[in-house]
Amino acid sequence: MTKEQLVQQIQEKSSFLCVGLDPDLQKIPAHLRDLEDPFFAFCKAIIDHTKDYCVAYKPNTAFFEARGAAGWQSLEKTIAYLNETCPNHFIIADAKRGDIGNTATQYARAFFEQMDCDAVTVAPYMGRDSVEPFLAFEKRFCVLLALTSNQGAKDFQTTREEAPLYEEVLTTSQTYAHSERLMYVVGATKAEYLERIRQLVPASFLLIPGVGAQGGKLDEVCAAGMNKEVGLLVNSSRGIIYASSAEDFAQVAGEQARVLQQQMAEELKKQRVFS
Ligand SMILES: O=c1ccn([C@@H]2O[C@H](COP(=O)(O)O)[C@@H](O)[C@H]2O)c(=O)[nH]1
Repeated sequence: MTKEQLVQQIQEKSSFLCVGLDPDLQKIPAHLRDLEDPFFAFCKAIIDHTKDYCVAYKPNTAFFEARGAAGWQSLEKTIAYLNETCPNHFIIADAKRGDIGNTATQYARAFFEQMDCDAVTVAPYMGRDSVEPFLAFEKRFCVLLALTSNQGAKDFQTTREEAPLYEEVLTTSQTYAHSERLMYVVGATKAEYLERIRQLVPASFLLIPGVGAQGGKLDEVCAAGMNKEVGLLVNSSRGIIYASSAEDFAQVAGEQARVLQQQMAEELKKQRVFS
């Protein structure tokens, strides 16, 4: 998918919601646990009930990998189902990869060729040659961790007063080949940094996790982070997918996604993005 196509989807749906798919055997409804592929059954039901309200899905590979080969199969099936039933949704493999160039190429092939994802999250610590292999794939995006939502972000990302590490990630990565296909992870819990981030990367899309369960606020993110093409994909995982653990979990997830979509539609009006 291109950036223009993503913006068009956002405009058509008045939504920049990304639904996070983080299936956890302890948390999924009890009636699914004994099925042959409980993770796929869970994700499929969530997708069926939320797809009208979101423009993106973000399966976090850790939750699938934790179940070994069976989990990886569930991940492949989930992404194949997304490509089949939601061809206009943006699919982000949240895998947080990062390695030397020839290894990075294999990661990129896994997520772009084998699984046909639109984007993969990458830790930028190893620098240019660890990121460029992801950018070599046409119409695919690399989402670099810039300023993460967790407490520990302060240990490295914001320690230096002058040119903190997250700023260096933003500015240096703009010199990488095909940098227009870079997006950045910025936690919703770090909304106070968004004004500065927009000065450094005015046109880039930001993937914003941390609303809902982690306490980030949608209105604060929108006020400081939106650009004229929206430029935001706001993720919610637990707040949507575990809103109910009863048999109606998927309907309740759909309702939560609808509530967020409506708040997003209001924000788009408030910020006069498409008017
Ligand atoms: O800085 C980051 C980077 C990634 N994540 C991931 O996003 C979701 C958030 O889940 P919630 O349940 O909505 O809190 C999850 O997959 C994280 O691993 C993040 O939270 N912060």
